[in-house]
Amino acid sequence: MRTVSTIQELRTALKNIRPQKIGFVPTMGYLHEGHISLVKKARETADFVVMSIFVNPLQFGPNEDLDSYPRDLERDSQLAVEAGVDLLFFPSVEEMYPTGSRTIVSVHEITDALCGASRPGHFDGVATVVLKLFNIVSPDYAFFGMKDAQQVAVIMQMVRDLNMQVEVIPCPIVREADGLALSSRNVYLSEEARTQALVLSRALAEAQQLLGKGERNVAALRQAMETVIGTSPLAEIDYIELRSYPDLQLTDELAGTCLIALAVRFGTTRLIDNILIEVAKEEAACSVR
Ligand SMILES: Nc1ncnc2c1ncn2[C@@H]1O[C@H](COP(=O)(O)OP(=O)(O)OP(=O)(O)O)[C@@H](O)[C@H]1O
Ligand SMILES: CC(C)(CO)[C@@H](O)C(=O)[O-]
Ligand code: BAL
Repeated sequence: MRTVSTIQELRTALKNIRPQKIGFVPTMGYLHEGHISLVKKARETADFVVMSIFVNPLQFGPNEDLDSYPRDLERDSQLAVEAGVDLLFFPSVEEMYPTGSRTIVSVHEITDALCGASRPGHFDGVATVVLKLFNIVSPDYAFFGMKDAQQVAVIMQMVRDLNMQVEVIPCPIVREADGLALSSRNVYLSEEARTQALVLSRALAEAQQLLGKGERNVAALRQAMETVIGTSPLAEIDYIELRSYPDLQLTDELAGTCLIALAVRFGTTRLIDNILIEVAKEEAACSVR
């Protein structure tokens, strides 16, 4: 695996290698099995895998964890080699946003709710950096985790709207054995918070179970999820949302492809999780996608 930190080096490397199909895995680093699952999928789909590690300042709000976000390039490089990454792009902030940069990409409407509402400007930062990375890497395929389901919807919308020639491939959420979705931010959790963080996946399981019994009412499902999260004294609900997917429309009764998503704070650590579910009209006919 080669590591490059400038756009010029990356473009020269790709020009020399001339891979047939490039698979791209954008990340913010501090790699875990969730990231590795994206690389595995990229290896199966493409013949050359590029990963980027860039903690993108543009997608962090003023009071968020940009400075404390975990970083460990040495460890990440080792994990990336083992996973089969061919080229690692590790740019500086100045390389990505040289003085004088003035363009922001904004995807409208589907960014108004969920994480977009809790983190104003977040998806402008995501869309801008992902568009830039796509322009730099020119991938045939790009792999994103469904843990960030709204992000996947936003990137797919941007790719469609801007006629970009990349296929976005959503990949399933990887979880710990006890159900907690893997996240780089899990390292912030105290032992107590780590145990209580199981309320996220439990609340989703509760909603899924109720849907299986025929419950379709959004208020009732939300209430049931709130009750599960309420069993954790440390948990503070940021949002619980049940919406159509990928257009993220509000509804009173669930039907069709639906996203059940939540964000919960444990002190300063904010965790997200979701399930994407195919809701049939008939009782007990729901399936997780
Ligand atoms: N548990 C997971 N399963 C599958 N994909 C994941 C998982 N966690 C992260 N990803 C995906 O990895 C890519 C890079 O994400 P990122 O580097 O922000 O990791 P992260 O663990 O989500 O970090 P954080 O939760 O702190 O935002 C994204 O497409 C994200 O959806
Ligand atoms: C897609 C991404 C790498 C853009 O910074 C980031 O939002 C992430 O890690 O999910
Ligand atoms: N995985 C999404 C990146 C962020 O939380 O900023």
